[in-house]
Amino acid sequence: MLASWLPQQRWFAGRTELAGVDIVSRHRLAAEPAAADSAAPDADRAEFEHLIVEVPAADGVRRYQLWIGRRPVLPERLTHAEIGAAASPGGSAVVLYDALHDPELSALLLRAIAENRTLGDVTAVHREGVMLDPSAHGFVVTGEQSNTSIIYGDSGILKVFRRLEPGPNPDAEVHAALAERGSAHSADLFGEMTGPVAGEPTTLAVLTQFFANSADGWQMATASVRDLMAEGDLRADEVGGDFAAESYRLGQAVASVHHDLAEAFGTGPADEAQLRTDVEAMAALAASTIDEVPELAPYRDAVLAVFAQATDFARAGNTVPLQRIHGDLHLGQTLRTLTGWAVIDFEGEPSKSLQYRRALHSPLRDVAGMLRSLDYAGHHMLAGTGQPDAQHQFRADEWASRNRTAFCDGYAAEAGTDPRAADALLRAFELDRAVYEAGYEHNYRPSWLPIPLQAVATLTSLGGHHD
Ligand SMILES: Nc1ncnc2c1ncn2[C@@H]1O[C@H](COP(=O)(O)OP(=O)(O)O)[C@@H](O)[C@H]1O
Ligand SMILES: O=P(O)(O)O[C@H]1O[C@H](CO)[C@@H](O[C@H]2O[C@H](CO)[C@@H](O)[C@H](O)[C@H]2O)[C@H](O)[C@H]1O
Repeated sequence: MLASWLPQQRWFAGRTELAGVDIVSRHRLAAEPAAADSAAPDADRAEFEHLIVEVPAADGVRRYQLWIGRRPVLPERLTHAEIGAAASPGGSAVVLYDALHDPELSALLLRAIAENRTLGDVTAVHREGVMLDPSAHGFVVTGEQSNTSIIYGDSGILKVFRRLEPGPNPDAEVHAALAERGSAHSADLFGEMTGPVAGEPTTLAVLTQFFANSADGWQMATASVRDLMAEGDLRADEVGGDFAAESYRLGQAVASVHHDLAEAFGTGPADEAQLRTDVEAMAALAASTIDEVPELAPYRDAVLAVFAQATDFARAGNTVPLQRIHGDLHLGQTLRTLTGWAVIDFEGEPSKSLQYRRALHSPLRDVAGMLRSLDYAGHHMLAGTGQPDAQHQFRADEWASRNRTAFCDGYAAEAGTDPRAADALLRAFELDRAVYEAGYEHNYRPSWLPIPLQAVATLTSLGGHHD
């Protein structure tokens, strides 16, 4: 049953068909004493199990965390989470379902964190001084997610990691480090759930501050672009929805997070050999993507030339400071809260190993990710429209240029160094991202492919520069 249910889940990164699922850890949760207000007769009460399963993958095995509920009858509010019919150990018919959608389980998880309890082999702890309301009801975040997050309002948002790699999850350790430093640009850390995976203590879930009434960075930026496109004859700095001041503040916020990460996890200079290894890895990834995406073929030599210039940058004796970074930064990983910008989801790039995501990298990689995202926001309305008219193309280019510049200005003001000064390196990191995006769009959103393609053309043209 799990073999057919798992591939249907958005957070499942594996094959479309599974030959089998290996349950490597299984703990039934003791039935909680019926809550005072529970009217449910015992026969209708749920039983919960915590499972860690392994599935075959090209690179070995992949591990996933499941919280399974078992009820004789599934109430209407849980039918969307149904996995399938089964028999209980006593032989009676039951229905299995994804219990993270069950308020009874989500309340139990929050109580366990609030009371520093264990659930099976899961250890739940809250951070000293954090006040949680154990009676808060949780509801699952809708929309595209790589994991499953449960919102408890003032008691936070619990991100339950679905795909597990043994060891600490960067999302938890980075939130902890930024909370220790009182960062104004990340959610406070409220608590964690950990347990053994392949014999290693592993982060299973992280409870962080929930920013109510916040707006997603991508939504805010694209609203500004729509405003500009609707105004037709006004310039990007004339329309009411001008985003540049927000881009500037976003640059400051990212620089501030980088400063705190460097303090928390240390820094190290990349010597020429390490930088060359980094650049060679980017060139190899780019070459394989170019093989996959026919529209990239004309740029092969120019792409590799840009990476070669990045190596020259190090050879010229320029130091390249390395530190912990976000690793998967784009506007969808930012929230505009009532007090300013916050960066979320510090798991890092999903396709990279845990070791890579916890290593030190150039912060210019994050800057490049945001520059790419601002370029996407500026041009997203042209996607799928064929050959855009000159006016719309001009407005899209103008919005992207204005906001990329504002972002870098804000970053430079906060960091004290301008990311554009290391142009050869920043260009290489942005090109690395743009080529990756061309592969992503080729596979998932072909009508959006022109956006990264245009970026590859600009970044490889001799006149290409960072605006
Ligand atoms: N601290 C927070 N406050 C408010 N909303 C949040 C917070 N963290 C995440 N979210 C919301 O939950 C969504 C998923 O969070 P994210 O960390 O990106 O999960 P995933 O890695 O599973 O995609 C985000 O797009 C955002 O809308
Ligand atoms: O959602 P993930 O963090 O796993 O990232 C994948 O999906 C992203 C789209 O949701 C994709 O991001 C690209 O498109 C965004 C607009 O939809 C844009 O803001 C990003 O800059 C651009 O990279 C990402 O590439 C992909 O890995």
